[in-house]
Amino acid sequence: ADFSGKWTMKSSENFEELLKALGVNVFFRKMAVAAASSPVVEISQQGEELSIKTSTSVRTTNISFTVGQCFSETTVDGRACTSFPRWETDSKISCEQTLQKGDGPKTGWTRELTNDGELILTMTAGDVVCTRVYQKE
Ligand SMILES: C=C1C2=C(C[C@@]1(C)C/C=C/C(C)=C/C(=O)O)C(C)(C)CCC2
Repeated sequence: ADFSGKWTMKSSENFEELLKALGVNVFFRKMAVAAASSPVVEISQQGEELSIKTSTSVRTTNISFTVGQCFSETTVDGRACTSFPRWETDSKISCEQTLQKGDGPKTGWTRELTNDGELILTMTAGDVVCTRVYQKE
């Protein structure tokens, strides 16, 4: 599957619940919910290598990784972690995260291309799953 393209978000659920599960205080939760309500995601993929730029008014994150290889990133609440992305299906990447220090709920994300060309991002913290659907611009 090729995730390349420019994506805008069509729907989001449980995003604030995700941040709450991670212990983000209400001030930063409200800021994040507002900022993350209209993200722009640009993905370039070359085979197993992906670069994902997620732009919001408050913070822009860039990650680059090779599926099957660990890399360093931050959890959605900004804590350094080691991530291990792997193909769960030929159109879905699952990534488990391990905090580099400290502890907290188990976190991870998945990104999946659907048959009708949408991109589904899930972010997990413990038993809370946030689901965000993107469509190609
Ligand atoms: C703006 C964000 C802010 C935070 C996280 C982030 C980065 C949330 C955005 C997530 C997106 C846009 C995910 C996606 O849809 O890929 C913090 C909690 C540190 C608080 C400051 C504002």
